[in-house]
Amino acid sequence: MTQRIAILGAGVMGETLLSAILSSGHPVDHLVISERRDDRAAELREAYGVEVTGNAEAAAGADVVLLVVKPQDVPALLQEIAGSVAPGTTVVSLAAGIRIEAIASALPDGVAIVRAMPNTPALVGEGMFGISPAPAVTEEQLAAVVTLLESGGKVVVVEEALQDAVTAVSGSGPAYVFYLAEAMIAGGVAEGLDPETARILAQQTLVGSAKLLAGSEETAEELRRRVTSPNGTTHAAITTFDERGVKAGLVAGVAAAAARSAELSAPQ
Ligand SMILES: NC(=O)C1=CN([C@@H]2O[C@H](COP(=O)(O)OP(=O)(O)OC[C@H]3O[C@@H](n4cnc5c(N)ncnc54)[C@H](O)[C@@H]3O)[C@@H](O)[C@H]2O)C=CC1
Ligand SMILES: O=C(O)[C@@H]1CCC=N1
Repeated sequence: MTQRIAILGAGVMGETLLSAILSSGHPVDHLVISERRDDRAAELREAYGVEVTGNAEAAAGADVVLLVVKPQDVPALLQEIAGSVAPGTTVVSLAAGIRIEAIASALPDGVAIVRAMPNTPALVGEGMFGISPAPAVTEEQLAAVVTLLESGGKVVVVEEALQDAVTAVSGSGPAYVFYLAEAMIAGGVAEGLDPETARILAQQTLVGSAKLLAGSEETAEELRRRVTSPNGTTHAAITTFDERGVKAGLVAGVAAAAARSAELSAPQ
């Protein structure tokens, strides 16, 4: 039986999920969205032919409810839908730092809660979702959520205690890659390339390297070694990175992101 999906909050990530779920073949008449901004709601109704209703109505009729509002808007949204979500409904929260316990305490017993950390490459169908089910979520409910989110990328299931680590690696991770791109482009320009040529060289190098890594049995370290000729150019670059503590700095950055995630998700 085709599940009825409700997307509550249709900003950037909400539209990304809407578009991905519809592209995967989910019928538009089994999907509803709610959105606080009327102009935004009208825009999406027009673009996707999707039904728009209020939060409570959308949640009441759904098998799976996706919460895609900013973390600070989650408590009010939960209050709004608490009386409408039927036991047996699956509620998936994509809000950074909002704990399963906080969602469970705001909703009726018997609601299956899943916490998910997305990332922005979901915009192009290459997202990474780290998801954590509450203990009462059944295999069947979890499998349905995995299938749903796989329309926007890859999904891994982790214990909730590891959500800070997931946030630090894949949630914030696209920013680290863009940071690397910024540095490669700046370095290329400093060597005399025009900015557009430097951008194309860096961009395609990142795309190609990512595809090579994703499609290879080799580790990242092994793939790096293959590029590195003895005493050649890559060796000169990596030696400089190591001397400047670049890898150690990145590892410390991931730790700082995880620590900040833990702070942000601490019970209030
Ligand atoms: N790891 C990452 O890089 C990303 C994480 N996220 C997560 O996804 C969530 C949504 O983020 P974005 O889509 O970027 O935010 P956004 O601000 O673009 O969209 C949120 C939407 O929710 C609507 N909204 C707020 N309160 C509402 C309510 N009570 N009822 C109905 N609609 C309401 C807003 O009008 C807005 O359109 C966040 O919680 C964020 O943590 C999103 C994008 C990337
Ligand atoms: O920077 C942040 O706090 C959020 C969480 C992961 C990505 N963006």
